Amino acid sequence: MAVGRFQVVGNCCCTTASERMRGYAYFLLFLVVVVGTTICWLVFSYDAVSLKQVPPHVVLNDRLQSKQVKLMEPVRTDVLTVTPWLAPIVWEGTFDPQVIDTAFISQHLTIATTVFAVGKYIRFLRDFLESAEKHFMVGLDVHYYVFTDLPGDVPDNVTLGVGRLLSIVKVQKFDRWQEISLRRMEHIQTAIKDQIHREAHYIFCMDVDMRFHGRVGPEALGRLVAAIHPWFYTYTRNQYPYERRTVSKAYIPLDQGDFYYQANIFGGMLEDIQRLTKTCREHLEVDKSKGVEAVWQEESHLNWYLLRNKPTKLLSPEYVWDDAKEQAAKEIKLVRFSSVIKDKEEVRDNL
Ligand SMILES: CC(=O)N[C@H]1[C@@H](OP(=O)(O)OP(=O)(O)OC[C@H]2O[C@@H](n3ccc(=O)[nH]c3=O)[C@H](O)[C@@H]2O)O[C@H](CO)[C@H](O)[C@@H]1O
Ligand SMILES: [Mn+2]
Repeated sequence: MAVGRFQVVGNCCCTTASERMRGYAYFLLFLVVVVGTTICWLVFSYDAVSLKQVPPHVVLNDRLQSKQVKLMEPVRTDVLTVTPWLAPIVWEGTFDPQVIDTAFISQHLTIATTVFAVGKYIRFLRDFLESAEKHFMVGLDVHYYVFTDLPGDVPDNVTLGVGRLLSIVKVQKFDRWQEISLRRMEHIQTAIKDQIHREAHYIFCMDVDMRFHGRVGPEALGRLVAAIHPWFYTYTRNQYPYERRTVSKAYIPLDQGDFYYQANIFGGMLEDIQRLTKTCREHLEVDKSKGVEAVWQEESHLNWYLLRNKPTKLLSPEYVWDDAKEQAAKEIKLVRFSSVIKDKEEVRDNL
C-alpha cells in the first residue's frame, strides 16, 4: 500500500509537474517569439528610418541652358563609357558639370569622407584637406572623418568652406603598415553603424597620400562607386594583381574579373558601403585566422567584393591617377585626384 500510495502520489505529482513544465515551455516559447519580434522590428525600423533618404531622380530646372546631346554623336569614342551591366564610367566629356551641379546641389546632400592619417602619414593630411576644399564636392556639405592616433597633429588652420566640417576619430596605431591599411574596413564599418548613417547621404573612403588637382564632384555619386586603377587598365584580366591563392577569401580565378579597382577611393550610399566594409572585414578576419594576408590587403578583398556586387558607377583613372606615372596618357584629359610620390621607407615602419 505504502508503495502503491507512493506510486499514486508519485504519478499524481508527475502529471502535475509535466503539465506545469509544458505550461512553462509554452510561456517561454511565447516570450521568445514576442521578444524576438520586438527586437527584429526595432532593428529593421531603426535602420529604415535612420538611414538618410536620397531623392531618386535628377530634377532639373527646364530653363537651364545646356548643350543639346546628339544620339549619333557620342562624346567619347576612345574609351569605354558604360559597362556590360549598364553602369556609367565617368570620364571628362561624358557629363556636363553644370547639369550635374544643378541637379545635386539643391538637394542639400551631406557627403561623409573618411581619411586615415596614422603615424607618419599625418604629414599628408594638410595637402589632402586643402586640395579637397578646392576640388572635392564643392557646393555640397562634406563631413571629413579623420582617423588618427595623433589628434593633436591634425592641422587646425585649414579653412573649411560653408557646410563643411571635420571630426577626429582616435584610433590605435598598428606596427605594420599593411595592418593599418586593412583595418580601415573595420573602422569604417563601425563608424557608419555608430554615427555616420545618421549624418550623411553618401560616403567616400580615401587614402591620405593623395591630392586633388581637378573637379571631383557629384558626378561621382552613386549607390556603389569604385575607381579603375591607373596602372592596370590596359591589362587582360589574367594579368590583374588579384589574389590568386585559393586559401584566401579574396581569391579570384584567372578567367574572372571586370576591372582592377584601386582602394584609394571608393564610396556610395551608406547601406551599400556598410555591407561592403562588413564583408571585407569578415573576410580579412577569416584570412587572418588562417595566417593568410591577401596580396594587396583590403584592396584584394575590395576587388573580390566588386566582382560579385557590381559597382553602379565607375570612376575612370582620372579619379585615381598616380604622380609616379610620368606622363598622363592621351585618354586622360584631366587628372582630378592622384597619389603623391612618397618615400615608402621613410613613412612606413616596415617593408
Ligand atoms: C602602388 C601600391 O603599392 N599600391 C598599394 C598600396 O597602396 P599605397 O601605397 O597607396 O598604400 P598606403 O601606404 O597609402 O596605405 C594606405 C592608406 O592607409 C593609411 N596609412 C597607411 C600606413 C600608415 O602607416 N598610416 C596610414 O595612415 C593612409 O591613409 C594610407 O593612404 O597598398 C594599398 C593597401 O593595402 C593597396 O594594396 C595598393 O594597391
Ligand atoms: Mn596610398
